[in-house]
Amino acid sequence: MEKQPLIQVSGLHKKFSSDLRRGLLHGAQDMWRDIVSPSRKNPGLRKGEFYSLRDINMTLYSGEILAIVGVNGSGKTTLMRLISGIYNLDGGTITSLPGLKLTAIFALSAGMQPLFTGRENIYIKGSMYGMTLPEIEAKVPFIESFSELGDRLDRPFGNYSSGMKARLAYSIAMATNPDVFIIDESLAVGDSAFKAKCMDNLREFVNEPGKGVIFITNHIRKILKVADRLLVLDKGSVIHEAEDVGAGLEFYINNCNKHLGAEMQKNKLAVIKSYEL
Ligand SMILES: Nc1ncnc2c1ncn2[C@@H]1O[C@H](COP(=O)(O)OP(=O)(O)OP(=O)(O)O)[C@@H](O)[C@H]1O
Repeated sequence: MEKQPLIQVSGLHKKFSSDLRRGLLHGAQDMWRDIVSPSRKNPGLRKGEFYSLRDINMTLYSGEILAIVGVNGSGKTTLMRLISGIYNLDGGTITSLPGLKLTAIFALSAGMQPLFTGRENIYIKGSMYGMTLPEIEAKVPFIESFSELGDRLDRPFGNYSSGMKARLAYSIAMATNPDVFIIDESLAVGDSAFKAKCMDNLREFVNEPGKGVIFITNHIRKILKVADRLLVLDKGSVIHEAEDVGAGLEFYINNCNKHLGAEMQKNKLAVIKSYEL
């Protein structure tokens, strides 16, 4: 059966300015250009600008967990923010299936109020995700049960450990019932039992028709456990794409992780081999 594309990215570019003041000026110029002559093309690089992403082509298909790896600063978060509509594109296109609902977790505390309890934050964050009050109320039992926070749900969010924040953030995001779920390193801090539960939950999630996950992490074991496909980003470009996730990770470690030193590279490759056995 042919795979159904949920999100298609083609020829995507994103540039930033390395100088904050100049960046603000360019932003104002871009806004003015969009108002007075929206058909005019985005200019190339101006003074102080650099490409954070260049000519990115990728597709997320229904039924898959797509992992994206890359060293710090390679452009992973920028790409996810563009797909989520948080940033404007400087070139290229992003096409989604009509009506597609996307939920992303970028930072565990984003939008959460530290003085309010976890339970109160369910309402705050849920409404930020666009849920109505009855929808949130209907999902509270799921969030209580999935997060396993028990009576800690009634303590101030600001006092939560990072693992507790991960439990609440993941459970609220899942309660939005998205079609595409983007997770940017947010599960790095949960304990291993919760991480394993999330991995199983993601697999169940993509088994439903029309669902897909984009997963950003550099955690090799997690990728090997859940990913169906792998993209390697380097210096703002996709340099490798693999359906054989183990082989893709080997490429990544051999080509992008030289700074780790030979011993560390060897250890990482051994982890991959042990999964392949
Ligand atoms: N708002 C911004 N203004 C200027 N530069 C930015 C901005 N956001 C990101 N960048 C730059 O774009 C590049 C890619 O950053 P990005 O956060 O996407 O990388 P990443 O792969 O997610 O890194 P990490 O693994 O460290 O999270 C970096 O050089 C970063 O400094």
